[in-house]
Amino acid sequence: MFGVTSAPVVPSSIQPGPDSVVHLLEVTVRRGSTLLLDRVSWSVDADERWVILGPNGAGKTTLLQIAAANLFPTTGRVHVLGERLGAVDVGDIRPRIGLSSAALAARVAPSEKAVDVVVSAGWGVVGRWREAYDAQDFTRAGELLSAMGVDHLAERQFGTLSEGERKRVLVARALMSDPELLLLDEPAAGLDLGAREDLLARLSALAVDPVAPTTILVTHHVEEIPPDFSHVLLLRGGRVVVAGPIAEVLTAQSLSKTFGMPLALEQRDGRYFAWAHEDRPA
Ligand SMILES: Nc1ncnc2c1ncn2[C@@H]1O[C@H](COP(=O)(O)OP(=O)(O)OP(=O)(O)O)[C@@H](O)[C@H]1O
Repeated sequence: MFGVTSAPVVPSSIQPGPDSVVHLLEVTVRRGSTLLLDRVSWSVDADERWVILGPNGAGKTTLLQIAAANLFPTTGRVHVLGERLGAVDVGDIRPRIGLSSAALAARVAPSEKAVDVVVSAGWGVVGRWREAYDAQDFTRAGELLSAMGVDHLAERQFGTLSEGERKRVLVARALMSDPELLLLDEPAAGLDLGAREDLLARLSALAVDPVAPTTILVTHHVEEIPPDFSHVLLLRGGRVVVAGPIAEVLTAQSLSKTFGMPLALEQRDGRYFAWAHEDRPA
């Protein structure tokens, strides 16, 4: 009828389900003429542990920032922890999310003590000021530092820690508020082999912990996928190449498409290894 508008009918399959933690429908992020994300649809359920994998500039951090409720899409619909972005105060959602990223690390004052970097997450602030913390807060911060193997560094200044030690302190911080959703942006970047393997073992232990939060981890490297992570989303040029259970969708073919070159892929003991295929054109 002329002049009458009605809301589009949305089939139930594209609505977030009861266990949905992150749900994106046809999400586009545009800056000027650049499409950072191009019609991304994706659903993460509570018991899943996801890896977002793709080359430099694929849009991985942009996607993670949407899941963190730090960024709104240009078009499309986003639900995080059951709330629709744009329809609720993001200040209600963010305390339920733990985030570790290089951008956050850059905001920590070098003089801040490691334990304060962790405990201040309880107030959602970076850097202790005059917030009131009780003994329980410090006990929990100590336990989390211990779980990440850096409790002996609790009193050390953040700026004096090695890259690997900082990453582990930041993961402890991300867990401090007992989040329902844990977001880790390149947690293993810049780590030496031993530190990387140690961190992956800790993340793997978290992945199988039934009370651990839903986790999404961003990386460039299949070697950095912790064992026991369940799902992967491959991203290239802002578009999803494929998304689903790792065992089903992470193949030499999908990886080659994602990185735009022929790649071989091997799986051993729950880990993945990739290298340029010998048929690679000169
Ligand atoms: N404000 C902006 N204006 C224009 N382009 C932008 C803007 N912000 C980001 N981009 C571009 O969007 C693309 C996606 O950026 P994003 O940081 O999400 O990629 P990424 O996959 O995390 O990359 P990397 O692996 O290199 O960290 C990049 O090409 C980046 O240059």
